[in-house]
Amino acid sequence: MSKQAFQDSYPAEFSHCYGCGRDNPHGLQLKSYWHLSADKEHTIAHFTPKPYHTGGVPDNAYGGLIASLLDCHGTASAAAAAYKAQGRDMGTAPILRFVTASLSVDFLRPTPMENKLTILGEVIQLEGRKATVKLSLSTNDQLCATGTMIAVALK
Ligand SMILES: CCCCCCCC/C=C\CCCCCCCC(=O)SCCNC(=O)CCNC(=O)[C@H](O)C(C)(C)COP(=O)(O)OP(=O)(O)OC[C@H]1O[C@@H](n2cnc3c(N)ncnc32)[C@H](O)[C@@H]1OP(=O)(O)O
Repeated sequence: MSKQAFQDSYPAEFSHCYGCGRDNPHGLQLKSYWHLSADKEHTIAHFTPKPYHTGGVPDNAYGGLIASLLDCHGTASAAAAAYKAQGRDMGTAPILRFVTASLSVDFLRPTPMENKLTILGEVIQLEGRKATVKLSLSTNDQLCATGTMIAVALK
């Protein structure tokens, strides 16, 4: 299985995303990978917040940051799963790219700032152009947020 980040397979014109574009120096530059855990194929990404990613109090991460991380990991996971379902390597033509149609986030507890965050994704359904992705964000083995995304492949 490729160790290349999903986002590193995006063509240059799709690499300016605030959340995951490798060519956006002001962005989060999130990178997502396949990850086998408990016999399930998940996707995984890590992110360590910077002090300026805080919310109302310095100890905790901004909720919009958490939503952004789930957002970019979710669309990348949808694309990876769609390529896999077609038996193709990511980035091969024709290009498959997903955008977020809907994203719901449940913030379960404050997310501490000082540790690496782990974002997991699982594509639970691929149907036509639509992917449903279950998402979570945790740190120190504590689940801080969960999300559900509907991602739609661009025509
Ligand atoms: C920033 C803009 C991106 C531009 C594209 C550049 C390419 C990027 C690629 C790679 C770079 C990586 C970037 C990662 C980005 C991170 C994630 C984001 O932040 S994305 C930005 C926020 N999202 C949007 O701006 C989408 C805005 N919405 C739309 O463009 C359309 O509404 C779209 C494409 C989502 C659907 O429009 P339709 O006309 O193509 O298709 P229809 O027929 O409406 O939907 C297709 C299926 O999806 C369902 N669907 C659509 N919206 C749904 C919803 N909200 N909830 C549930 N299902 C929905 C429909 O019911 C339909 O399902 P049935 O085939 O009938 O079963």
